[in-house]
Amino acid sequence: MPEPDDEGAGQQQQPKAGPALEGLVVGSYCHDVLLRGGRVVGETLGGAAAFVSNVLDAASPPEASFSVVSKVGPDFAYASAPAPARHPPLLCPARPTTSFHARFSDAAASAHAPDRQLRRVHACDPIYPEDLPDRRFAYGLAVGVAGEVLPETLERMIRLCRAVLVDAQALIRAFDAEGDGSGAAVRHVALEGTPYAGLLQRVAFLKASSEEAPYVGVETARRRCCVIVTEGRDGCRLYWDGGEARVAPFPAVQVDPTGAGDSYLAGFAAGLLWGLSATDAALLGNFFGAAAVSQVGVPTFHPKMLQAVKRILEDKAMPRSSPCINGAAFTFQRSIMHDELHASLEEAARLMRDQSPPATENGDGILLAQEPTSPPSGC
Ligand SMILES: Nc1ncnc2c1ncn2[C@@H]1O[C@H](COP(=O)(O)OP(=O)(O)OP(=O)(O)O)[C@@H](O)[C@H]1O
Ligand SMILES: O[C@H]1[C@H](O)[C@@H](O)[C@H](O)[C@@H](O)[C@H]1O
Repeated sequence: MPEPDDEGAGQQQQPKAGPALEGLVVGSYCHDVLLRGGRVVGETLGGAAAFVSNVLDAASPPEASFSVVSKVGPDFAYASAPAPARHPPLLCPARPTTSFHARFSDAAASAHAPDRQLRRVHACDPIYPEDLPDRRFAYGLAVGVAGEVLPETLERMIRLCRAVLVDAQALIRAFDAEGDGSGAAVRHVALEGTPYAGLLQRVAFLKASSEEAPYVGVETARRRCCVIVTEGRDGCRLYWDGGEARVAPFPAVQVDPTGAGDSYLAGFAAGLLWGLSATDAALLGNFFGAAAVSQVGVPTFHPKMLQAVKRILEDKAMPRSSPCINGAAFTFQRSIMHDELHASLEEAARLMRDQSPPATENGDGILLAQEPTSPPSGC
């Protein structure tokens, strides 16, 4: 596992230590326009940083905090939404807010096929290394959506943060602009051919969706860091050097898949903060991924559900005096209480579903209604 780097190696002034369990989230908020059959069916706040902040605010242990470095333009429409209001973005006066058009197909998506075609319509400024606060963090989340986390920015994150978790979408997206004003099609490039590849061995966790995994090259990447592949309604798999684990999903009625991966990564990070092993923390990732797909845009969590989750974590998690994100090494294997943790979280998920109005095919902004998934037993 990566050792925290001494920034400047004694030549420059050392960044000051921040609060013991402070995190650093880097990636821009954006505008998401959701289209189905050529019709706009939703306009929402997006950007991995928005989904991530939403989950970290909800599920981090009480002593943990985090800062967000995000950029938006003067047209940003969601400054008073909960996540940006609590974690305000940097304003770029000369650039519009990053925006995406997501075209959903009417065909039901499989867990491994793209469920939507994305176009990047506007791109705000990148996030530069000097935009990051000059202090040390317990952990960092690199969660770009439009190439805004530059290689040099990721490198500075690695220097500032004890453990860095990266969403592959921040590293492998390429944008092919078309002259007709409809924006740039989003495609993927092989991670190995990017300047980010050389940084992988200093990253703790790299998360990719099953669509992105072939571009990451799981077998090569797992020798450098722990790789997590999310598999939509099938849950996720973790691959580390010398082991792997499958982690069962939670049932969900999917109405909008946007932000599932982001919410997963934040849930996973929160699990580590509570002192869980990586495979157990992945349960919390699956839990928040399932919660994200059950609502359009950045989800609102029912307070009773959140109380239940916190009670479970207080009860089940390791003493946080030595949370693994703050320690020298991570534990990857599932613990003996893994299945019990899954069952308790499933109860909490039921609380959320019982409080939500039933999804209807023609309801407001419903995009992709699916049958609830039953988690396969065992891992
Ligand atoms: N239909 C579903 N039912 C239950 N859980 C789901 C469903 N879809 C996603 N999840 C949960 O969310 C996690 C992330 O989903 P997914 O693999 O689709 O990520 P993604 O493709 O990166 O998402 P996005 O790009 O839409 O944010 C999954 O590993 C799973 O735990
Ligand atoms: O808001 C969404 C979300 O953050 C997704 O994870 C990302 O894939 C999209 O590009 C973005 O528009």
